[in-house]
Amino acid sequence: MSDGEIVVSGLTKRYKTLLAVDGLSFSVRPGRVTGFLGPNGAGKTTTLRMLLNLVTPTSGSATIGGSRYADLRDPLRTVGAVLEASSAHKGRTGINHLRVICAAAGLPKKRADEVLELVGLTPAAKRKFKGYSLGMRQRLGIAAAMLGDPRVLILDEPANGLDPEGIRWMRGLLQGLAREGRTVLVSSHLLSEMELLADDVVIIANGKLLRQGPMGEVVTSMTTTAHVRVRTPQADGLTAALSGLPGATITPRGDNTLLVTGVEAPAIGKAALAAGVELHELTPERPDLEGVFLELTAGKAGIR
Ligand SMILES: Nc1ncnc2c1ncn2[C@@H]1O[C@H](COP(=O)(O)OP(=O)(O)OP(=O)(O)O)[C@@H](O)[C@H]1O
Repeated sequence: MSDGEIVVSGLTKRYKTLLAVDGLSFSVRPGRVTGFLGPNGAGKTTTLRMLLNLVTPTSGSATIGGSRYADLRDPLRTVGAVLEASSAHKGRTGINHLRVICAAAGLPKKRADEVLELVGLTPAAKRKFKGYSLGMRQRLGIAAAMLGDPRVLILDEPANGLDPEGIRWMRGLLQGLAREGRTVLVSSHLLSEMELLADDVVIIANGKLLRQGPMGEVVTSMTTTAHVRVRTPQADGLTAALSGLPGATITPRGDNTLLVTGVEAPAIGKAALAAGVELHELTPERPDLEGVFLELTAGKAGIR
């Protein structure tokens, strides 16, 4: 049985003169939630659509468990996808919407009840779709994606339209599904949410890969934004003392504050002590995902 790994290799999509996706390669492991991040127009949706055989690549390949989507023997039982807020027949109830899909896909009717329960929509099962909020539509979309009990879940911006409680619920659901061994790939521009949700991260801009790897490693690998904040009433004295340390870069920030990169806090404290400089603050500040993302994608966002 395939392990549900997603492998994207040299994937490229050209629309006339625009390279929406440009030689993109990355992999997504089972048993983990992977965040797929990039600024607007980066190529996330186009990539996911190529994975699902909804857009034909110009070149390169995208496989799920070693097969292209088009070659999967039983796609509904292998991959569940939510690409945009679910649409359904407006006058149909949530449960009937799911039962129709079950009937068409040859799945037992009881799966409709099970997945509604999974996404917490059982109380709204008999309400008509037109009365569903955006958040409820997102939940229904996930329910539909889970009908075939797939090993791989692909979601494009699933947190859109959810309130904070809904976002927390979604996080629990997706992390739980990953813990069961499923592959969960989630695109988003909600960085703070991604940092709480994802184990691994793939960051793209202008259709190209910028970084991939475990969330913690990607964040800490961006050492250029890691710095130590130092506050001292003797800024000149400290600057002189630190200038002797190899690799130290000092940026005055006003208000008696210096940002120091290239040296760790203990070395700064030691140099200050030796020079008789008084310190009021010595704080190592690591970049968060937001800092990494902004640094990586600087100038690459926006309409192309
Ligand atoms: N069918 C198409 N024809 C022409 N250009 C397209 C088409 N689909 C997407 N594009 C362009 O390809 C680029 C990538 O779009 P895509 O929707 O994949 O980005 P995205 O990362 O999902 O962005 P967003 O976060 O805004 O949804 C954009 O410049 C977009 O305008």
